[in-house]
Amino acid sequence: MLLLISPINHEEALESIKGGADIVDVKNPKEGSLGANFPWVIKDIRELTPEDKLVSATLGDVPYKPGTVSLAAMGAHVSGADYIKVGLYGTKNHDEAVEVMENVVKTVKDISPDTIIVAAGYADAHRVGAVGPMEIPKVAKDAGCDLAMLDTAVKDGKTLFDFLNMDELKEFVDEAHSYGLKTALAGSVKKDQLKPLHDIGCDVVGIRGAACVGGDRNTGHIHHTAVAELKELCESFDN
Ligand SMILES: O=C[C@H](O)COP(=O)(O)O
Repeated sequence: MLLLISPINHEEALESIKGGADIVDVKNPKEGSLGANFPWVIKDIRELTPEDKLVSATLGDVPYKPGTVSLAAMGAHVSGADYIKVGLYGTKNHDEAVEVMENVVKTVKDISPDTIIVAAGYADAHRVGAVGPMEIPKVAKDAGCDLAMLDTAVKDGKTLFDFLNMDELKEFVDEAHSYGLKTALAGSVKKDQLKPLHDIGCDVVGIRGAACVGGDRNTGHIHHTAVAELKELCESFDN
């Protein structure tokens, strides 16, 4: 299981890399759960990250505006992102979500077929009126994405597991795998929750809070020792 860590700036990206993150996920928590950061931050982090490591960029908790989101996807691509995450926040159902994602796929894959496109839904979608979490694997498949992901929309201390039980999470992973897609799971995941995610076949775990000093994604800062501990655990399951 790969470890995706979400830094907000140059210093946190260096800490993430030093700790052994597999994917460096540029984010701006001030703008929401999957808040987008600025092009120059993504470019800087791509430049400081070793070439063999993926840099991810999130486009934000996006509205149902396929044109706007496609243009944002182009911005992430030209800034150097290898992995583009789209938070399906304003899309209320399968068809709206597919319309956004297929245009992102077209925008990016026409010029860069190897860039990884991630359809990210929310385990607590009902709290914000977004497309339901169990619909995300089919959305990702129908739109031609590479990964189906879940996070939480509201960062209020509740975790992924407060909204979906292990059977539901396994169903999510199994359905995505049956379409040939990879999966990523996130949402205030703590270190003792890594093993259950690994055991259901999750491909990528996404973390910010648990990689921060004090465990707070907003007031804390990512520290390499916390990242290294998470990385060591992920590796121990695979051995
Ligand atoms: O993509 C993953 C997120 O950054 C997870 O953040 P969190 O662990 O603070 O919920």
